[in-house]
Amino acid sequence: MIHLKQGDMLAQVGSVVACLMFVWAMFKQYFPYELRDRLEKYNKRVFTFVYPYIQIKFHEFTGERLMRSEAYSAIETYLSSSSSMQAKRLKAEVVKNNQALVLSMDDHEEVADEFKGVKLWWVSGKNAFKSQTLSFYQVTDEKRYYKLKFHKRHRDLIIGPYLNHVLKEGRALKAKNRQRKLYTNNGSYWSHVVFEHPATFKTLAMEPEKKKEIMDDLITFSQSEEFYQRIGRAWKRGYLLYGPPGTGKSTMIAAMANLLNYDIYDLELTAVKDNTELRKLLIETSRKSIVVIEDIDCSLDLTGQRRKKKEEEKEGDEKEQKPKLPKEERDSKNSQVTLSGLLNFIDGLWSVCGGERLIVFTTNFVEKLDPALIRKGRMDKHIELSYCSFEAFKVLANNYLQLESHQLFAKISDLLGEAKMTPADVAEHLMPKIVPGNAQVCLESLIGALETTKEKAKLKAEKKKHERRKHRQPKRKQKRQTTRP
Ligand SMILES: Nc1ncnc2c1ncn2[C@@H]1O[C@H](COP(=O)(O)OP(=O)(O)OP(=O)(O)O)[C@@H](O)[C@H]1O
Repeated sequence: MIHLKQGDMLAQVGSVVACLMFVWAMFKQYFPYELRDRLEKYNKRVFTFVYPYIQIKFHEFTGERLMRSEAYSAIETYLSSSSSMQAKRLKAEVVKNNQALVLSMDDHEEVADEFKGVKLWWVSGKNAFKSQTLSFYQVTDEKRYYKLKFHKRHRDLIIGPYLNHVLKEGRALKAKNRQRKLYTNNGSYWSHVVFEHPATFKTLAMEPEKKKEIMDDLITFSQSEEFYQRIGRAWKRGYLLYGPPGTGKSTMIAAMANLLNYDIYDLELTAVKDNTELRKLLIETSRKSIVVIEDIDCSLDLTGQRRKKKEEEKEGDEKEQKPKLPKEERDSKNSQVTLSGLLNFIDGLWSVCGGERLIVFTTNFVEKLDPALIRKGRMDKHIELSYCSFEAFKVLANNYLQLESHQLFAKISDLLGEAKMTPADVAEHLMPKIVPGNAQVCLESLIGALETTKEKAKLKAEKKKHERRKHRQPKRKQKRQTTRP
Protein backbone atom coordinates (compact mmCIF):
# COMPACT_ATOMS: atom_id res chain seq x y z
CA MET A 1 0.00 0.00 0.00
CA ILE A 2 2.67 2.41 1.16
CA HIS A 3 4.79 1.52 -1.85
CA LEU A 4 1.90 2.27 -4.16
CA LYS A 5 1.22 5.61 -2.48
CA GLN A 6 4.87 6.69 -2.80
CA GLY A 7 4.90 5.65 -6.44
CA ASP A 8 1.71 7.69 -7.07
CA MET A 9 3.21 10.72 -5.39
CA LEU A 10 6.41 10.52 -7.43
CA ALA A 11 4.37 10.22 -10.62
CA GLN A 12 2.33 13.27 -9.64
CA VAL A 13 5.45 15.35 -8.80
CA GLY A 14 6.99 14.29 -12.11
CA SER A 15 3.95 15.38 -14.10
CA VAL A 16 3.76 18.74 -12.20
CA VAL A 17 7.45 19.43 -13.00
CA ALA A 18 6.94 18.43 -16.65
CA CYS A 19 3.89 20.70 -16.80
CA LEU A 20 5.81 23.65 -15.29
CA MET A 21 8.66 23.13 -17.75
CA PHE A 22 6.21 23.06 -20.62
CA VAL A 23 4.57 26.28 -19.43
CA TRP A 24 8.01 27.95 -19.00
CA ALA A 25 9.07 26.86 -22.51
CA MET A 26 5.81 28.24 -23.97
CA PHE A 27 6.26 31.43 -21.98
CA LYS A 28 9.78 31.91 -23.33
CA GLN A 29 8.72 31.05 -26.85
CA TYR A 30 5.60 33.19 -27.25
CA PHE A 31 5.70 36.00 -24.70
CA PRO A 32 7.14 39.25 -25.89
CA TYR A 33 10.76 39.85 -24.71
CA GLU A 34 9.93 43.02 -22.71
CA LEU A 35 7.18 41.31 -20.75
CA ARG A 36 9.37 38.31 -20.02
CA ASP A 37 12.17 40.59 -18.83
CA ARG A 38 9.85 42.50 -16.53
CA LEU A 39 8.41 39.34 -15.05
CA GLU A 40 11.90 37.97 -14.38
CA LYS A 41 12.81 41.23 -12.64
CA TYR A 42 9.81 41.03 -10.32
CA ASN A 43 10.48 37.38 -9.77
CA LYS A 44 14.03 38.20 -8.59
CA ARG A 45 12.76 40.99 -6.35
CA VAL A 46 10.29 38.65 -4.65
CA PHE A 47 13.06 36.09 -4.28
CA THR A 48 15.52 38.51 -2.65
CA PHE A 49 12.76 39.80 -0.36
CA VAL A 50 12.12 36.32 0.97
CA TYR A 51 15.76 35.06 0.77
CA PRO A 52 17.63 36.26 3.89
CA TYR A 53 21.19 35.95 2.54
CA ILE A 54 23.44 38.52 0.88
CA GLN A 55 25.90 37.45 -1.80
CA ILE A 56 29.03 39.28 -2.98
CA LYS A 57 30.97 38.18 -6.04
CA PHE A 58 34.70 38.76 -6.51
CA HIS A 59 35.75 38.19 -10.10
CA GLU A 60 39.22 36.98 -11.02
CA PHE A 61 39.73 39.54 -13.75
CA THR A 62 38.59 43.13 -13.52
CA GLY A 63 38.81 46.42 -15.37
CA GLU A 64 38.87 47.16 -19.07
CA ARG A 65 42.28 45.57 -19.49
CA LEU A 66 41.19 42.51 -17.54
CA MET A 67 43.94 42.65 -14.94
CA ARG A 68 44.00 39.86 -12.34
CA SER A 69 42.19 41.22 -9.32
CA GLU A 70 44.33 41.64 -6.23
CA ALA A 71 41.29 40.99 -4.03
CA TYR A 72 40.58 37.67 -5.79
CA SER A 73 44.12 36.51 -5.33
CA ALA A 74 44.17 37.58 -1.65
CA ILE A 75 40.88 35.71 -1.05
CA GLU A 76 42.28 32.62 -2.79
CA THR A 77 45.30 32.64 -0.47
CA TYR A 78 43.20 33.42 2.61
CA LEU A 79 40.92 30.47 1.91
CA SER A 80 43.75 28.04 1.25
CA SER A 81 43.90 26.64 4.79
CA SER A 82 40.12 26.24 5.20
CA SER A 83 39.95 24.84 1.66
CA SER A 84 42.49 22.15 2.39
CA MET A 85 40.44 21.14 5.48
CA GLN A 86 36.94 21.33 4.00
CA ALA A 87 36.87 21.11 0.20
CA LYS A 88 36.75 17.73 -1.53
CA ARG A 89 38.30 18.88 -4.78
CA LEU A 90 41.40 21.06 -4.55
CA LYS A 91 43.83 22.81 -6.87
CA ALA A 92 47.53 22.89 -6.03
CA GLU A 93 50.17 25.46 -6.92
CA VAL A 94 53.87 25.13 -6.20
CA VAL A 95 55.57 28.30 -4.99
CA LYS A 96 58.87 29.47 -3.44
CA ASN A 97 61.22 27.71 -5.82
CA ASN A 98 59.27 24.45 -5.76
CA GLN A 99 59.51 24.29 -1.99
CA ALA A 100 56.00 25.11 -0.83
CA LEU A 101 52.58 23.96 -1.91
CA VAL A 102 49.55 26.26 -1.87
CA LEU A 103 46.14 24.61 -2.08
CA SER A 104 42.92 26.28 -3.15
CA MET A 105 39.42 24.90 -3.68
CA ASP A 106 38.48 23.76 -7.16
CA ASP A 107 35.51 25.21 -9.08
CA HIS A 108 32.04 24.87 -7.51
CA GLU A 109 33.29 23.94 -4.06
CA GLU A 110 32.06 25.57 -0.86
CA VAL A 111 33.88 26.26 2.40
CA ALA A 112 32.58 27.81 5.60
CA ASP A 113 34.35 30.46 7.65
CA GLU A 114 33.62 32.12 10.98
CA PHE A 115 34.29 35.67 12.09
CA LYS A 116 33.46 36.96 15.57
CA GLY A 117 30.96 34.14 16.02
CA VAL A 118 29.23 34.75 12.66
CA LYS A 119 29.18 31.94 10.12
CA LEU A 120 29.58 32.64 6.41
CA TRP A 121 30.29 30.69 3.25
CA TRP A 122 32.60 31.05 0.28
CA VAL A 123 31.72 29.37 -3.01
CA SER A 124 34.07 29.14 -5.97
CA GLY A 125 32.45 29.31 -9.37
CA LYS A 126 33.07 30.00 -12.99
CA ASN A 127 31.12 31.31 -15.95
CA ALA A 128 31.95 29.77 -19.28
CA PHE A 129 31.34 31.74 -22.49
CA LYS A 130 31.64 30.39 -26.00
CA SER A 131 34.28 32.35 -27.84
CA GLN A 132 33.11 34.49 -30.73
CA THR A 133 36.12 33.58 -32.87
CA LEU A 134 35.66 30.93 -35.55
CA SER A 135 37.73 27.91 -34.80
CA PHE A 136 37.76 24.24 -35.62
CA TYR A 137 37.97 23.48 -31.90
CA GLN A 138 35.30 24.82 -29.62
CA VAL A 139 36.92 27.59 -27.57
CA THR A 140 35.39 28.73 -24.29
CA ASP A 141 36.38 31.64 -22.07
CA GLU A 142 36.18 30.85 -18.38
CA LYS A 143 35.70 33.57 -15.83
CA ARG A 144 36.23 32.50 -12.28
CA TYR A 145 34.87 34.14 -9.17
CA TYR A 146 34.44 33.70 -5.45
CA LYS A 147 30.99 34.26 -3.98
CA LEU A 148 30.63 35.23 -0.35
CA LYS A 149 27.28 34.39 1.29
CA PHE A 150 26.13 35.65 4.69
CA HIS A 151 22.93 36.54 6.54
CA LYS A 152 21.71 40.05 5.93
CA ARG A 153 21.65 40.94 9.62
CA HIS A 154 25.50 40.77 9.63
CA ARG A 155 25.91 43.14 6.70
CA ASP A 156 27.94 45.81 8.59
CA LEU A 157 30.29 43.34 10.23
CA ILE A 158 31.03 41.42 7.03
CA ILE A 159 31.33 44.27 4.55
CA GLY A 160 33.63 46.26 6.84
CA PRO A 161 35.81 44.41 9.35
CA TYR A 162 35.53 40.89 7.91
CA LEU A 163 36.49 41.78 4.33
CA ASN A 164 39.37 43.94 5.60
CA HIS A 165 40.53 41.00 7.69
CA VAL A 166 40.36 38.64 4.68
CA LEU A 167 42.33 40.99 2.41
CA LYS A 168 44.95 41.74 5.06
CA GLU A 169 45.49 38.10 6.03
CA GLY A 170 45.50 37.00 2.39
CA ARG A 171 48.11 39.60 1.43
CA ALA A 172 50.30 38.71 4.41
CA LEU A 173 50.15 35.00 3.58
CA LYS A 174 50.91 35.73 -0.06
CA ALA A 175 53.94 37.81 0.91
CA LYS A 176 55.15 34.95 3.10
CA ASN A 177 54.82 32.41 0.31
CA ARG A 178 56.22 34.50 -2.49
CA GLN A 179 59.76 34.25 -3.73
CA ARG A 180 61.81 37.29 -2.88
CA LYS A 181 63.87 39.08 -5.50
CA LEU A 182 67.05 41.05 -5.72
CA TYR A 183 66.72 43.90 -8.20
CA THR A 184 69.52 45.89 -9.76
CA ASN A 185 69.09 48.82 -12.10
CA ASN A 186 70.56 49.21 -15.51
CA GLY A 187 69.86 52.87 -16.19
CA SER A 188 66.17 53.32 -15.52
CA TYR A 189 65.23 49.62 -15.72
CA TRP A 190 65.22 47.06 -12.97
CA SER A 191 66.30 43.51 -13.67
CA HIS A 192 66.05 40.83 -11.04
CA VAL A 193 67.26 37.46 -9.82
CA VAL A 194 65.76 35.30 -7.10
CA PHE A 195 67.05 36.40 -3.71
CA GLU A 196 68.39 33.43 -1.78
CA HIS A 197 71.00 34.89 0.57
CA PRO A 198 71.23 32.64 3.64
CA ALA A 199 72.26 35.38 6.11
CA THR A 200 70.02 35.83 9.14
CA PHE A 201 70.32 37.82 12.34
CA LYS A 202 71.15 34.54 14.06
CA THR A 203 74.28 34.10 11.93
CA LEU A 204 75.25 37.79 12.03
CA ALA A 205 78.30 38.36 14.22
CA MET A 206 77.36 41.20 16.56
CA GLU A 207 76.82 41.88 20.25
CA PRO A 208 73.48 40.26 21.26
CA GLU A 209 71.96 43.45 22.79
CA LYS A 210 72.75 45.52 19.72
CA LYS A 211 71.35 42.80 17.47
CA LYS A 212 68.15 42.58 19.51
CA GLU A 213 67.71 46.34 19.42
CA ILE A 214 67.95 46.37 15.61
CA MET A 215 65.61 43.41 15.21
CA ASP A 216 63.03 44.97 17.55
CA ASP A 217 63.25 48.22 15.62
CA LEU A 218 62.65 46.44 12.31
CA ILE A 219 59.76 44.36 13.60
CA THR A 220 58.12 47.36 15.24
CA PHE A 221 58.41 49.25 11.96
CA SER A 222 56.86 46.43 9.94
CA GLN A 223 53.88 46.29 12.30
CA SER A 224 53.24 50.02 12.41
CA GLU A 225 51.04 50.62 9.38
CA GLU A 226 48.26 52.17 11.45
CA PHE A 227 50.71 54.37 13.37
CA TYR A 228 52.21 55.86 10.19
CA GLN A 229 48.73 56.37 8.80
CA ARG A 230 47.61 58.13 11.98
CA ILE A 231 50.54 60.54 12.04
CA GLY A 232 50.28 61.17 8.30
CA ARG A 233 53.77 60.07 7.33
CA ALA A 234 55.04 57.68 4.67
CA TRP A 235 55.54 54.17 6.02
CA LYS A 236 59.29 54.19 5.59
CA ARG A 237 62.41 54.05 7.71
CA GLY A 238 65.97 55.00 6.88
CA TYR A 239 69.04 53.12 8.09
CA LEU A 240 72.61 54.24 7.78
CA LEU A 241 75.11 51.40 8.11
CA TYR A 242 78.68 52.52 8.51
CA GLY A 243 81.99 50.91 9.30
CA PRO A 244 85.17 49.59 7.68
CA PRO A 245 85.00 47.12 4.77
CA GLY A 246 84.26 43.54 5.81
CA THR A 247 82.34 44.35 8.98
CA GLY A 248 79.04 42.96 7.69
CA LYS A 249 77.08 45.86 6.15
CA SER A 250 75.90 43.85 3.13
CA THR A 251 75.34 40.80 5.31
CA MET A 252 73.11 42.83 7.60
CA ILE A 253 70.99 44.03 4.66
CA ALA A 254 70.44 40.42 3.59
CA ALA A 255 69.49 39.52 7.17
CA MET A 256 67.01 42.43 7.24
CA ALA A 257 65.38 41.22 4.00
CA ASN A 258 65.14 37.67 5.34
CA LEU A 259 63.67 38.85 8.64
CA LEU A 260 60.96 41.01 7.10
CA ASN A 261 60.43 39.09 3.87
CA TYR A 262 61.18 42.13 1.71
CA ASP A 263 62.60 42.44 -1.80
CA ILE A 264 65.96 44.19 -2.18
CA TYR A 265 66.51 46.96 -4.72
CA ASP A 266 70.22 47.62 -5.10
CA LEU A 267 70.16 51.11 -6.57
CA GLU A 268 73.26 52.05 -8.59
CA LEU A 269 72.95 55.83 -8.57
CA THR A 270 75.79 56.43 -11.00
CA ALA A 271 73.76 54.64 -13.69
CA VAL A 272 70.72 56.91 -13.21
CA LYS A 273 70.72 59.76 -15.69
CA ASP A 274 68.51 62.31 -13.98
CA ASN A 275 65.83 62.84 -11.35
CA THR A 276 63.06 61.73 -13.74
CA GLU A 277 64.72 58.33 -14.09
CA LEU A 278 65.23 58.16 -10.35
CA ARG A 279 61.55 58.88 -9.74
CA LYS A 280 60.53 56.13 -12.20
CA LEU A 281 62.80 53.61 -10.49
CA LEU A 282 61.54 54.45 -7.02
CA ILE A 283 57.88 54.27 -8.06
CA GLU A 284 58.44 50.79 -9.48
CA THR A 285 59.68 49.31 -6.20
CA SER A 286 57.38 46.73 -4.64
CA ARG A 287 55.24 47.41 -1.55
CA LYS A 288 57.59 45.53 0.78
CA SER A 289 61.08 46.52 -0.16
CA ILE A 290 64.52 47.62 0.94
CA VAL A 291 66.15 50.18 -1.32
CA VAL A 292 69.91 50.00 -0.86
CA ILE A 293 72.43 52.61 -1.91
CA GLU A 294 75.86 51.17 -1.19
CA ASP A 295 78.95 53.29 -0.62
CA ILE A 296 76.93 56.46 -0.72
CA ASP A 297 80.08 58.59 -0.41
CA CYS A 298 81.39 57.19 -3.72
CA SER A 299 78.04 57.04 -5.56
CA LEU A 300 77.62 60.67 -6.51
CA ASP A 301 78.41 64.13 -5.40
CA LEU A 302 75.81 63.68 -2.73
CA THR A 303 77.22 66.38 -0.54
CA GLY A 304 74.82 68.70 -2.33
CA GLN A 305 74.76 71.91 -4.23
CA ARG A 306 77.13 73.91 -2.05
CA ARG A 307 80.14 71.78 -2.79
CA LYS A 308 79.00 71.17 -6.34
CA LYS A 309 79.13 74.86 -7.17
CA LYS A 310 82.60 75.22 -5.76
CA GLU A 311 83.77 72.21 -7.72
CA GLU A 312 82.25 73.52 -10.95
CA GLU A 313 84.25 76.74 -10.58
CA LYS A 314 87.39 74.76 -9.87
CA GLU A 315 86.66 72.46 -12.81
CA GLY A 316 86.44 75.48 -15.12
CA ASP A 317 89.95 76.52 -14.16
CA GLU A 318 91.43 73.07 -14.46
CA LYS A 319 89.61 71.92 -17.59
CA GLU A 320 92.55 72.34 -19.91
CA GLN A 321 95.04 70.32 -17.89
CA LYS A 322 92.71 67.48 -16.75
CA PRO A 323 93.41 63.92 -17.97
CA LYS A 324 90.44 61.82 -19.11
CA LEU A 325 88.57 60.11 -16.24
CA PRO A 326 87.86 56.36 -16.14
CA LYS A 327 84.34 55.44 -17.43
CA GLU A 328 82.68 54.86 -14.03
CA GLU A 329 83.88 58.19 -12.73
CA ARG A 330 82.72 59.92 -15.88
CA ASP A 331 79.27 58.30 -15.48
CA SER A 332 78.99 59.60 -11.96
CA LYS A 333 79.87 63.11 -13.12
CA ASN A 334 77.42 62.89 -16.04
CA SER A 335 74.57 61.77 -13.81
CA GLN A 336 72.36 64.69 -12.92
CA VAL A 337 70.80 63.07 -9.88
CA THR A 338 71.05 65.55 -7.07
CA LEU A 339 71.06 65.17 -3.37
CA SER A 340 67.90 67.28 -3.12
CA GLY A 341 66.24 65.09 -5.77
CA LEU A 342 67.05 61.95 -3.87
CA LEU A 343 65.91 63.34 -0.53
CA ASN A 344 62.71 64.79 -1.95
CA PHE A 345 61.74 61.48 -3.49
CA ILE A 346 62.51 59.55 -0.38
CA ASP A 347 60.49 61.98 1.73
CA GLY A 348 57.65 62.74 -0.64
CA LEU A 349 57.14 60.03 -3.21
CA TRP A 350 56.54 57.10 -0.93
CA SER A 351 53.94 59.00 1.07
CA VAL A 352 51.63 58.51 -1.89
CA CYS A 353 52.79 55.07 -3.05
CA GLY A 354 51.71 53.08 0.01
CA GLY A 355 53.54 50.01 1.26
CA GLU A 356 56.37 49.60 3.70
CA ARG A 357 59.86 50.55 2.63
CA LEU A 358 63.28 50.68 4.17
CA ILE A 359 66.02 52.75 2.66
CA VAL A 360 69.52 51.70 3.60
CA PHE A 361 72.64 53.73 2.92
CA THR A 362 76.05 52.20 3.52
CA THR A 363 79.39 53.93 3.78
CA ASN A 364 82.91 53.26 4.95
CA PHE A 365 83.41 56.95 5.74
CA VAL A 366 80.50 58.38 7.71
CA GLU A 367 82.35 61.65 8.33
CA LYS A 368 82.33 62.40 4.58
CA LEU A 369 78.53 62.61 4.38
CA ASP A 370 76.57 65.82 4.46
CA PRO A 371 74.73 66.09 7.82
CA ALA A 372 71.55 67.02 5.86
CA LEU A 373 71.58 63.61 4.24
CA ILE A 374 71.80 61.61 7.43
CA ARG A 375 69.84 63.72 9.88
CA LYS A 376 67.19 61.91 11.94
CA GLY A 377 63.94 61.64 10.04
CA ARG A 378 65.82 60.84 6.86
CA MET A 379 68.20 58.26 8.22
CA ASP A 380 66.32 57.30 11.38
CA LYS A 381 68.81 54.78 12.68
CA HIS A 382 72.59 54.98 12.48
CA ILE A 383 74.26 51.61 12.98
CA GLU A 384 77.97 51.24 13.36
CA LEU A 385 79.44 47.92 12.25
CA SER A 386 82.85 47.64 13.68
CA TYR A 387 85.79 45.34 14.30
CA CYS A 388 85.13 41.89 15.71
CA SER A 389 84.39 41.77 19.44
CA PHE A 390 84.56 38.59 21.48
CA GLU A 391 80.73 38.33 21.46
CA ALA A 392 80.75 38.59 17.67
CA PHE A 393 83.54 36.01 17.47
CA LYS A 394 81.45 33.54 19.48
CA VAL A 395 78.69 33.78 16.84
CA LEU A 396 81.21 33.10 14.06
CA ALA A 397 82.75 30.17 15.96
CA ASN A 398 79.29 28.69 16.35
CA ASN A 399 78.45 29.27 12.65
CA TYR A 400 81.69 27.97 11.20
CA LEU A 401 82.90 25.38 13.70
CA GLN A 402 79.74 24.63 15.70
CA LEU A 403 81.69 25.48 18.85
CA GLU A 404 80.06 26.95 21.95
CA SER A 405 83.27 27.03 23.98
CA HIS A 406 86.93 26.00 23.76
CA GLN A 407 90.05 26.31 25.91
CA LEU A 408 91.50 28.81 23.39
CA PHE A 409 88.52 31.18 23.66
CA ALA A 410 90.03 33.02 26.66
CA LYS A 411 93.19 33.84 24.72
CA ILE A 412 91.18 34.94 21.70
CA SER A 413 89.06 37.16 23.93
CA ASP A 414 92.20 38.95 25.24
CA LEU A 415 93.66 39.34 21.76
CA LEU A 416 90.43 40.72 20.28
CA GLY A 417 90.55 43.41 22.95
CA GLU A 418 93.99 44.48 21.72
CA ALA A 419 93.95 43.86 17.95
CA LYS A 420 91.48 45.21 15.39
CA MET A 421 90.27 42.52 13.00
CA THR A 422 87.10 42.61 10.88
CA PRO A 423 84.55 39.78 11.15
CA ALA A 424 85.33 38.98 7.48
CA ASP A 425 89.00 38.34 8.36
CA VAL A 426 88.11 36.36 11.48
CA ALA A 427 85.69 34.26 9.40
CA GLU A 428 88.43 33.54 6.89
CA HIS A 429 90.48 31.79 9.60
CA LEU A 430 87.49 29.78 10.76
CA MET A 431 86.80 28.25 7.35
CA PRO A 432 86.97 24.46 7.66
CA LYS A 433 90.32 22.96 6.78
CA ILE A 434 90.92 19.38 5.63
CA VAL A 435 93.16 18.42 8.52
CA PRO A 436 92.63 16.44 11.73
CA GLY A 437 91.71 18.50 14.81
CA ASN A 438 89.90 21.00 12.61
CA ALA A 439 88.63 23.45 15.24
CA GLN A 440 91.91 23.59 17.12
CA VAL A 441 93.82 24.31 13.89
CA CYS A 442 91.40 27.08 12.91
CA LEU A 443 91.54 28.75 16.31
CA GLU A 444 95.34 28.57 16.40
CA SER A 445 95.52 30.10 12.94
CA LEU A 446 93.28 32.92 14.18
CA ILE A 447 95.43 33.45 17.26
CA GLY A 448 98.52 33.68 15.04
CA ALA A 449 96.85 36.26 12.81
CA LEU A 450 95.64 38.29 15.80
CA GLU A 451 99.14 38.34 17.30
CA THR A 452 100.60 39.53 13.99
CA THR A 453 97.95 42.25 13.72
CA LYS A 454 98.64 43.33 17.29
CA GLU A 455 102.40 43.54 16.62
CA LYS A 456 101.86 45.50 13.42
CA ALA A 457 99.53 47.93 15.19
CA LYS A 458 102.09 48.39 17.97
CA LEU A 459 104.89 49.11 15.48
CA LYS A 460 102.67 51.53 13.59
CA ALA A 461 101.75 53.39 16.77
CA GLU A 462 105.41 53.67 17.78
CA LYS A 463 106.36 54.93 14.34
CA LYS A 464 103.63 57.54 14.48
CA LYS A 465 104.73 58.66 17.93
CA HIS A 466 108.29 58.94 16.74
CA GLU A 467 107.28 60.99 13.69
CA ARG A 468 105.16 63.33 15.79
CA ARG A 469 108.07 63.91 18.14
CA LYS A 470 110.37 64.56 15.17
CA HIS A 471 107.85 66.99 13.74
CA ARG A 472 107.55 68.87 17.03
CA GLN A 473 111.33 69.25 17.60
CA PRO A 474 112.16 71.63 14.70
CA LYS A 475 109.16 73.76 15.67
CA ARG A 476 110.45 74.09 19.21
CA LYS A 477 113.94 74.91 17.92
CA GLN A 478 112.47 77.57 15.66
CA LYS A 479 110.52 79.04 18.54
CA ARG A 480 113.64 79.22 20.72
CA GLN A 481 115.56 80.98 17.95
CA THR A 482 112.81 83.57 17.35
CA THR A 483 112.37 84.36 21.05
CA ARG A 484 116.19 84.81 21.57
CA PRO A 485 117.18 88.49 21.56
N1 LIG B 1 79.13 40.80 11.13
C1 LIG B 1 79.30 39.72 10.34
N2 LIG B 1 78.64 38.59 10.62
C2 LIG B 1 78.79 37.50 9.86
N3 LIG B 1 79.58 37.44 8.78
C3 LIG B 1 80.26 38.56 8.46
C4 LIG B 1 80.15 39.75 9.22
N4 LIG B 1 80.94 40.68 8.67
C5 LIG B 1 81.50 40.12 7.61
N5 LIG B 1 81.12 38.85 7.47
C6 LIG B 1 81.57 37.91 6.43
O1 LIG B 1 82.47 38.63 5.60
C7 LIG B 1 82.03 38.72 4.26
C8 LIG B 1 82.08 40.18 3.82
O2 LIG B 1 81.14 40.92 4.56
P1 LIG B 1 80.21 42.08 3.97
O3 LIG B 1 80.25 42.07 2.49
O4 LIG B 1 78.88 41.97 4.62
O5 LIG B 1 81.00 43.33 4.50
P2 LIG B 1 80.75 44.87 4.16
O6 LIG B 1 80.87 45.61 5.43
O7 LIG B 1 79.49 45.02 3.40
O8 LIG B 1 82.00 45.18 3.23
P3 LIG B 1 82.11 46.35 2.11
O9 LIG B 1 82.11 47.65 2.84
O10 LIG B 1 83.44 46.04 1.48
O11 LIG B 1 80.97 46.18 1.18
C9 LIG B 1 80.64 38.17 4.23
O12 LIG B 1 80.48 37.26 3.18
C10 LIG B 1 80.45 37.48 5.55
O13 LIG B 1 80.59 36.11 5.35
